[in-house]
Formats: sequence, C-alpha cells, structure tokens
Amino acid sequence: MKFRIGTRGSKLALWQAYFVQNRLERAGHETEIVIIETKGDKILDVSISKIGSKGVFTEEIEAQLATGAIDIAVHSAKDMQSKLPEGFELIAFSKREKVNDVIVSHNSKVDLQQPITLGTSSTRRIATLKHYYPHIKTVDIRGNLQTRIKKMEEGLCDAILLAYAGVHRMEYDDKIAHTLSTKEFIPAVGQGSIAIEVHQNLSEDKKQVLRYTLNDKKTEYCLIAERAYLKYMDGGCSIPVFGLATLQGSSIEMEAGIISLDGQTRIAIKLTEEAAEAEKLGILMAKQVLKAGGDKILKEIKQQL
Ligand SMILES: NCc1[nH]cc(CCC(=O)O)c1CC(=O)O
Repeated sequence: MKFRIGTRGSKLALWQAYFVQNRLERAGHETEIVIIETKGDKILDVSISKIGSKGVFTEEIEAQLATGAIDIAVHSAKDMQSKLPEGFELIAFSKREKVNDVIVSHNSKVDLQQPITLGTSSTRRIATLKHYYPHIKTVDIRGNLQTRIKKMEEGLCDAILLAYAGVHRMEYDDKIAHTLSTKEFIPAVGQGSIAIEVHQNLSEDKKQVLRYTLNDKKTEYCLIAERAYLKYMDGGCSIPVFGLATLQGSSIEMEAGIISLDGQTRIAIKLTEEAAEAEKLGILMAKQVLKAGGDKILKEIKQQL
C-alpha cells in the first residue's frame, strides 16, 4: 500500500513525519512525504492567541486530506483542536514520550529559587510559574526550538520552558537543566504523543493498516480522556487548561484543571475510571473542574483574550 504523508516543514514536524514514515515502511508499505506550508508557519511575529483563527497550523493540511492529495497528516497531538472540522478524525496516537515540561539552558545551573527570566509564550506555563515561582520573570519567545535557543543565547532570557518530547526529538537533551514535576506543571492535553489525522473518505483498508501499525492502544485511552476533557472545557491553545491521564492496569488515573492567567487560582482535580470509560471520564473531569470554580476562571480568561 502507498501512503502520502502530509506535514508542516518545521524540523520537529519533519522528525515526526519521518518517524511515521519509518514505521509504515518497516511494515512493508510505500510512502511519500509532502511538505505543506500553513498560515501559522507564515505569520511569525504575532502570538498565536492573537491570530485568533482556529486551525492556523492545520487548515491547509486538511484541505489536502479532503481532496485525497495526501492520505494522512502527522501532528503533535497537543497541537490538535479538540473539535476537528466535519469529516476529519484522529485515527492513531503514537506511544507517548515522557510528558514533562523541561527547562532548557546553555547554563547548566538554573536555580528556580533565584529571580531568573524564563522564555515561554504558553499561557499555561506562564500562569503555573506565577503560581509556584512568583519571583521568576517570563518573556515572550516564539519560533521553533532552534530559534528559541538562539534567542536565549543572545541574552533574551536565562532559560526556556519547553516540552521534553520536542527537546528530545531535536536532540537537545544535553541542554536540559531541570525537569519540572507533573504535580506542578501538569502538561497540555496530548503532550508527547504524535497524532495521525485522516479524512473519513480514506479507504477502510488504509485506515486499518494505520491503526494496526501506528496506534498505541494505551496512549489512545489516555488521549481520548484528555481530549474529551479539553472539548468539554472548550479550551483552545491559548487557554491554560491542562490534563494528564495515565493508565494503571485497566483503569485511567487522571488529573486535570485550569489556572487563572495571573496564577492566583489553580484548580486541579483527580479522578479514576475504567479505561473503557475514557471519554466519560474526560467529561466528568470537566464538569467537576468547572463546578469547583473553573467556570469563573474560564469566563474571566475569555474576556481578557
Ligand atoms: N506548542 C508547540 C509544540 N507542540 C508540540 C511540541 C512538542 C512535542 C509535544 O509536546 O508533543 C511543542 C513545543 C513545546 O511545547 O515545547
């Protein structure tokens, strides 16, 4: 079988596309990589929350999935909206990488107790820093990992806050100065997993091969719960919601929540449910988080953005 693989052209996106390509080829299939430039790749000077439109990194790719010009699209699972446009689905999730956020620096002695400056543009990371490390300053930093490291080395900040998964894939492990605890920095929904998106019109044969070759069932259960949570919270990528599900035997343990932009109020709730009820668990989490004050935080944030 032949699979045309659509991807953005960034180094991280390409790494993920090659990873998927490798898996399919080892299973005896033919592949071709098609690089697609998206609106999000062209607009580099405006923060994503201000571009405003959903799917700035996915629209052009989905257009090619819809026509059948490509068979699959490879994405970081955490970059995917919780509600895909009509006709699209995430058909497989790769086995999850370590989910933690990490601090990357050219200086190996980063002391979080000192008033250092950290580069990050993620509302979740900024608010969490304000909550647990209020003496730390943050500065907005954009661009791919390579660009961010260069900006740091030029003096913009002492260190940058990133997902371990991306840092590891780009082989910057030796610059990791500190791994943040998932008790404080509960990751973004989907962090660390690679998602395969298809259009519903793709042939059943191909869909079956994709699931068999690329899907990690354990990761999928967790991502179903996390994405159901995100969907019910109606949180786009600029809203600091977080959620982490882990499989313990046949049940899912999940911790999820939301934090106010100023870091003052952090709501996090833990629940456990059978893996088969993953979606129900995500929705239940959202209901409880909203009831515990999350609704108020969400409303405030939507007014501010
Ligand atoms: N927000 C951008 C983004 N999307 C996926 C990753 C890394 C890979 C992953 O988390 O799966 C990153 C970089 C980061 O957050 O540091």
